[in-house]
Amino acid sequence: MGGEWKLAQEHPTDKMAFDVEHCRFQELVRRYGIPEDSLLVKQPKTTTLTSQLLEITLQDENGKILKKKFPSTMAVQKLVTLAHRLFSKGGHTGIPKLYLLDDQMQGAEICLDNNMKDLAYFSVKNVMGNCWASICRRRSVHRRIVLIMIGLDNAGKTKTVNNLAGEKDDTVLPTVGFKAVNLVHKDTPVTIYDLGGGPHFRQIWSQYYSEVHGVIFVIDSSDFSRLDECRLVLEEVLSHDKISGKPVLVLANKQDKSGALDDIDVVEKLNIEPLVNRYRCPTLVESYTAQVEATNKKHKLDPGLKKGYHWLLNYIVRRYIDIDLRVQTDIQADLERRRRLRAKAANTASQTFTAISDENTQTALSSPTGFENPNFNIPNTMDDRGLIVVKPITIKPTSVDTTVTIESVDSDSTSVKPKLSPLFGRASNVALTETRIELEPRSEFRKLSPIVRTKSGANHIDFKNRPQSSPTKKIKVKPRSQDSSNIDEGSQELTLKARDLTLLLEGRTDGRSDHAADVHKEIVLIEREFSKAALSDVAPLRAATAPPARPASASQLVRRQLELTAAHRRRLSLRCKSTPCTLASVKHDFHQTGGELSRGHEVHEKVDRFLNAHLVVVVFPDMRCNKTSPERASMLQHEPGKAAQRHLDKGDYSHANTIN
Ligand SMILES: Nc1nc2c(ncn2[C@@H]2O[C@H](COP(=O)(O)OP(=O)(O)OP(=O)(O)O)[C@@H](O)[C@H]2O)c(=O)[nH]1
Ligand SMILES: [Mg+2]
Repeated sequence: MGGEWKLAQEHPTDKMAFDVEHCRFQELVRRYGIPEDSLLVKQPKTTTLTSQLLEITLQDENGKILKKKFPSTMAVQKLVTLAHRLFSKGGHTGIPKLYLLDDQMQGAEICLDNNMKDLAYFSVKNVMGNCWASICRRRSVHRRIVLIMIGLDNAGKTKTVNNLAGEKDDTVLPTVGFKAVNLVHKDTPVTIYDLGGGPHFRQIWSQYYSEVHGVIFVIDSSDFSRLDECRLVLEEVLSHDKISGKPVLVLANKQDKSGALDDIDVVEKLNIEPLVNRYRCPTLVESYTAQVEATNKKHKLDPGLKKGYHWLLNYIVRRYIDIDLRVQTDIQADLERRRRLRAKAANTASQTFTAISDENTQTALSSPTGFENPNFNIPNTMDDRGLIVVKPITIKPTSVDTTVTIESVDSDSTSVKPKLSPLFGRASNVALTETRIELEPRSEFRKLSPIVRTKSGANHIDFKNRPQSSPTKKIKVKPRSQDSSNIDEGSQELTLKARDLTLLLEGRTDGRSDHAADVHKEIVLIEREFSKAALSDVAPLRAATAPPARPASASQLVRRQLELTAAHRRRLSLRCKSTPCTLASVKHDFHQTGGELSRGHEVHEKVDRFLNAHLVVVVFPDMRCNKTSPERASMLQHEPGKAAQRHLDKGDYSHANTIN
């Protein structure tokens, strides 16, 4: 929420004296665009804060020095004055900065003018930095500190962490993976990840970086032979973008060993000063001994270790808001990145189903029907029917016609560009709202164009070396009869039905099919025409002698188009002309028709519940308002039995022509 807020400080001319008595929050709200639900503006007229209990925390360089609770109904002015008085008592001079924070640690900064009478300025911040005093809701103070303990193997990390945890076990083994230790520091839970330091385990360190508030780097200061390695590893850690800027405690361990480098030597030998300056890491170097002497029965912590540990924690506590904000942001970014990777992997897995070949498919290939599409092999036991539903969401009543294009190039047949797509569905009736294309059973597939065959006749298609086809041409314009039962099996089969998708989504398919059949539309199919040269490239054995392939059915062409699109890792362009509505209205429309249908998977699930469809395509209309995505189409591809779902239509392109 805070990201959109404006900073008053960025606009010095905006600084104006606000009458604290009345605290014109509404004006502030308007001026700075503060969200209505923020803490400050819940009761703008009464100028009081509405949380149940407020707690003022005043801090100095070394941490908290004063805490005080106030009733939440206290007027802002009184609160601010009181906070200032408390601040002055703490020995601080100047004007305190006060932040009113919500439980997301975001909020507004209030600053009094020199006379302590008015608010000098009022700014809203996304990041709360260096605040002297914070006014927080009590429940918002939830700290949890996470540290990692890293360093070369045999440096003494596990020993150190055992010391901190008060474990008396003398024997330590090299750490495999990591060990987590939970401690408490002044009511704040602290988790330390002790990570294995072996070369193999160092690779996983970075996976912890985003969630840590600070780093403990342990060095075996008696092992001179590994100082160079140590320096390189330390530099690699500090330079990592998830670590740089975070506090680092460098511990020079094994001081009990003769000739061990002390902290000053370590700073020098490891070149620590320029390193931490470059990567802006607040750093403390301490020397200590993790090996507890036998005489130390009480297991007292080594003073060096204790000092360093407390310095690190105090530093983090002091700047917790800043550091934690960064940690949370990094974690979110990490999650988002992983989510995208997972989606990408799922996409790839889903796409490969068209290109995978196996022995069974080979059998299907050699069937007497000849050029069957070899890459769409569905076991016979499955229902082989498929369905594509193309739905322009809204259509301007004034539009002349609506064209649904299922292809990756536009319909300009004069273009010399190779075209992948052979199918166009065109409806001249403006009342068209959905297009439904039924895929015929695979057993009835006829010849497809030779491009689907390889030289060897093997199942796998070499898409990379495919010939460039000649421009498409229109071969047939076939008005459909009013009765859907009259579909000619030998010709193109594209059935346009109105309201099918809506009905499916709403689960009201029963009794409506008659109506749907009434609105069959005219279709136009474009078939690919291959040049002789192109044919000889791919199928030299057949090109010269084979009779021209029979036109493939619409359903074959659509299937093949989908496969080609997947194989080329291109997006399928599903365009609806004359549908100038925005995504928002699409969502709205979905919301109205389908209940909760704003996401593709939900559409898929709904459709699948009513019809065991192999393919479901839902067209989202043109998004003219979006610069990066002038055309937006969405496709869901589903294979029953595999439970594979995908959303092919990712990315942007300005025009379908550019796909080729
Ligand atoms: N003399 C001496 N030996 C120590 C000290 N600290 C640790 N050791 C020994 O050093 C060896 C390695 O200690 P660990 O704590 O396992 O080292 P580590 O850094 O955790 O090693 P990995 O888990 O492999 O990364 C053990 O045999 C410890 O007993 C110390 O301060 N003095
Ligand atoms: Mg260890």
